[in-house]
Amino acid sequence: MLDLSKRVGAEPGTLCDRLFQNSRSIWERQFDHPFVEALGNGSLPRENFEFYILQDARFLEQLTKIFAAGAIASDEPAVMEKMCQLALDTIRVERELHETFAREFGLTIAQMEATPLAPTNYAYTRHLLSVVNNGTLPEIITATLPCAWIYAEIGKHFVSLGDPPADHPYRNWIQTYADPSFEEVGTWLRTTLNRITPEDEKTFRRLDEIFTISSRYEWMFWEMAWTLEAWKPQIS
Ligand SMILES: Cc1ncc(CN)c(N)n1
Repeated sequence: MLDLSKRVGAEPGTLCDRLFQNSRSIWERQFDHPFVEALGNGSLPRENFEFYILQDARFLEQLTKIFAAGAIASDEPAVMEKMCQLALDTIRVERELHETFAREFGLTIAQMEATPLAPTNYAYTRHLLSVVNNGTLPEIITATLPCAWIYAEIGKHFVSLGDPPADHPYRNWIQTYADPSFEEVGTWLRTTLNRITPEDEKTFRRLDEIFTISSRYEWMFWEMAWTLEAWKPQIS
């Protein structure tokens, strides 16, 4: 298993470092998940990748709402602006990647948008929405932090193994998440969270719970696409 203790620790001693250290073992399990390994080395079967992209496009619709809700929950103009920007980037930049793949898979955008949420995707997005409906701004940021942070780390990890060759089937995906602009999202979320969160143990325990659940769902999302997860029982 990859030891992340020296690789992705946030600024030592900060709130985000404590959150990360408590969930580190969940994060480490993502790097050697068979879906992630196969995505990185290009051996991932097309069927799994297509399943993942269709589900992820639906996930990003909800993530957009979470960032928009972050803007509403804030009183600081600079934070509102950044949250609005993140909502826009999520819908535009990441969806562009998905739409490129949709064309490749021979699907229309309408078909992509009609994809039913698989159980884990449903559960993960309900977790995010429940934090938005009941939570404070630090809680909303914490719920989205593993999502931005883990993908940047995985993108960097793939590139650290060697630049993906021109014929790598998932090169576009790797380049999107290895791009420094993507890492900046995680950095901004961490800096903001460290700055605005009250320093009391009760708050920390609540944020830790939210961060751990989101980190687990990130692992489960890979697992969902690896197993082509389906609802049970099927409707007959
Ligand atoms: C499930 C998931 N988590 C995170 C990301 C990166 N925003 C994503 N596209 N999909």
